[in-house]
Amino acid sequence: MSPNIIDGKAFAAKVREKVAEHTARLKSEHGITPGLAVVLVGEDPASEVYVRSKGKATVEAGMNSYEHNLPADSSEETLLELIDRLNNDPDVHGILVQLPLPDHLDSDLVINALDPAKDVDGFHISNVGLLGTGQKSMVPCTPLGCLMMLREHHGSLSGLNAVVLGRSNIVGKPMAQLLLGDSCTVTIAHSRTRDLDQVCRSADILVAAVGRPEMVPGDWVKPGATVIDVGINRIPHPEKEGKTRLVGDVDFESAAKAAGAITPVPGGVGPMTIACLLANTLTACSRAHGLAEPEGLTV
Ligand SMILES: Nc1nc2c(c(=O)[nH]1)N[C@@H](CN(C=O)c1ccc(C(=O)N[C@@H](CCC(=O)O)C(=O)O)cc1)CN2
Repeated sequence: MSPNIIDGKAFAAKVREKVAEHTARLKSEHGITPGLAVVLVGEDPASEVYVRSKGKATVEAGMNSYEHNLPADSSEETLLELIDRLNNDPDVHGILVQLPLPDHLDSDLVINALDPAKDVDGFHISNVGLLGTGQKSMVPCTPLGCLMMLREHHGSLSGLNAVVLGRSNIVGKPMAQLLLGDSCTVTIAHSRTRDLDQVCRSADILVAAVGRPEMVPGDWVKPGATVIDVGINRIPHPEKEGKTRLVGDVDFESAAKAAGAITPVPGGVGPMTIACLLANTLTACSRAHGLAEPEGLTV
C-alpha cells in the first residue's frame, strides 16, 4: 500500500484483536460474555450483507451474537416489543437496529426506544446529548473509527482546521463533535455552503460524508491534508456492463496526489465501522458490570 494511504482494513484488524483479547479476559476473569443483538427489518440486500458481517465479526471476537430478522411489513408495535425484550435481557449488552428502516417505520421513535446504555450505535437522543456536552456516552461507530485513525496518524489534533463535509446525524454531526472534543477548529460544510471548494481547501483534516460519488476533486484538497472518505457509493462499472464499482465521496486518484494521507474506498472507513461496533459492545458490557472500560477503544 502506498505510504500516504491509511489502511482501514489493517487498522480495523488491530482494533478487533484488542477487542477479542479484552473479551477473553472478561470471560476468564469474570465469567461474562458480551452479547450483541442486531435487528434487521426487511430484505435490503446491502443491509443483509452488513448484518451478516456484524454477526460474523461478533462471534470472531468471542462475543455472543443474536440476530433478529423481521419481515419488511412488520408493525412498529412488533419492533418496539422486540426492543423492549432486548432492553430487559441481561445477556444482551448491545442492541443495534440496522438502518435504513422501511419507510412506514419511524426511525427516531425506534432508536429512542433503545436503552441508551445498550445503544451501541450511539444514535439515541441521550447519547447524542451526552456526546454534544462532552460527557461519557456511546459514540457512533463510523465517526469513532475515523477519530481513531486520525489520532493514530496525527498524534494530537489540537488546533488543526477540520472540515466535515456532510451534516447527517449518523456521521457528519457526531464527527464534528468528536473533532471539537479533540480541540480542532471545526467547520461543518454541506450542499448549500458557499465557496465549498475554498472551504475544503482550508482543511488540514477533510472528512467527506455527503453520499455523492467522487464529489470532492483533488484540487479541493490542501496539499498535505489528511482526507477521510466516509462515502460508500455504488456506481456503474466503466468497463464491465451490468456490474457496479464502489467509490467514495472523494475522487481518490486526484485527491491522493494532493493529500498527505487518505483513506481508500473500499478498505478505509467501512471496516472501522464494524470494528468500532465490537468496541462499543465491549464498552457497554464493561459499564453494565461496573468494570473498568478497555483503554483506547472509546473516546
Ligand atoms: N444501525 C446502523 N445502520 C447503518 C450503519 C451503522 O453504523 N449503523 N452504517 C451503514 C452501513 N454499515 C454498517 O451498518 C457499513 C457500511 C460499510 C461497511 C464496510 O465495511 N464497507 C466496505 C465495503 C463493503 C462492500 O464491498 O460493499 C469498505 O468500505 O471497505 C461496513 C458497515 C448504514 N447503516
